[in-house]
Amino acid sequence: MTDLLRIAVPNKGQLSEPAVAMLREAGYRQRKDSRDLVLLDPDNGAEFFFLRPRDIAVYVGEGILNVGITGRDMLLDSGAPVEELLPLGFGGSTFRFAARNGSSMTVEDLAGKRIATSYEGLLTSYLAERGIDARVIHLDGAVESSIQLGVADVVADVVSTGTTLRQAGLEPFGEPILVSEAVVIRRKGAPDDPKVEQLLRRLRGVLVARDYVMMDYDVHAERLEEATALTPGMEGPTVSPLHREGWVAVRAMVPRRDAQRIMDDLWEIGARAILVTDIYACRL
Ligand SMILES: Nc1ncnc2c1ncn2[C@@H]1O[C@H](COP(=O)(O)OP(=O)(O)OP(=O)(O)O)[C@@H](O)[C@H]1O
Ligand SMILES: O=P(O)(O)OC[C@H]1O[C@H](OP(=O)(O)OP(=O)(O)O)[C@H](O)[C@@H]1O
Ligand SMILES: [Mg+2]
Repeated sequence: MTDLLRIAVPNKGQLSEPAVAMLREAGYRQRKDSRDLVLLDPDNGAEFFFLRPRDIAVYVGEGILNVGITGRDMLLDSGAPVEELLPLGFGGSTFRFAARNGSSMTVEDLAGKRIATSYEGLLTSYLAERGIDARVIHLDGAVESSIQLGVADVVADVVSTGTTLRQAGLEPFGEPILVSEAVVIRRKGAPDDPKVEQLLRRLRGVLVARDYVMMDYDVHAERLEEATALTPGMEGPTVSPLHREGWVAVRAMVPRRDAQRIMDDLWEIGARAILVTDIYACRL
């Protein structure tokens, strides 16, 4: 049992469901009851610990758990000795300053202001790096209300769609302090571990299966160069002979978002029987 990979997964919040969905797609057993705190997956040599996203960097930094999934903003805020291994493409957000609509604040106006945030570590290091002397007010959540309620002049908070800011009558200003998404983390300087490598390969496989589709088509051999320029694939497309004089069959992975345009372009150069299928799983 000692060589199980111990993985921290957010138990609540914005990252919890997408993290669980991704692990499930990668073939791991996942909890069915959102109150489960630990889940053993002996077939895959893994044990999952469901923890608050904010605490995950602490457990991983202490070396208690091998790897974890959390937000880049949370890992930097924690100051824990952890490093990012793989961005996961969900939980995307920016960490930004905001103030009342029409206040036309800039970063130069921050000195002497009260700034409310749940990410005190991120904010204080930003201010310290720029030598800005401001008062940091730590709040646990719903930070956007603090200006209306008179406890702060400015907020530094997570912005995704911007809806929460708008509803609170606030507008962002300045460049984003940080661009964040969900990431896999491990303790800084941890030795290479084949079990971690296997987890990352599985997760990369999920990312590719989400972002790419498989495209098959038939084309006249004379147009093959043009066709393969449209579908270069990962390491070059597979080209097989067709039981029809002068024609070949081609198979290549293409980015999902470009699939329809590529099909149109292939049609224009005479390709036919163009098929697109989902990739269920892969290792590249
Ligand atoms: N609206 C959002 N869209 C996408 N990602 C978000 C959003 N809000 C937060 N995040 C990201 O999700 C991660 C965890 O934030 P979350 O809000 O779930 O935790 P929390 O605020 O500690 O928990 P809770 O909101 O349950 O108190 C952070 O990395 C953050 O950047
Ligand atoms: O830009 P938006 O799409 O509106 O999303 C951003 C909001 O989402 C998160 O709030 P959450 O629901 O986690 O509540 P919290 O403030 O209590 O953390 C975050 O803290 C922002 O308030
Ligand atoms: Mg939140």
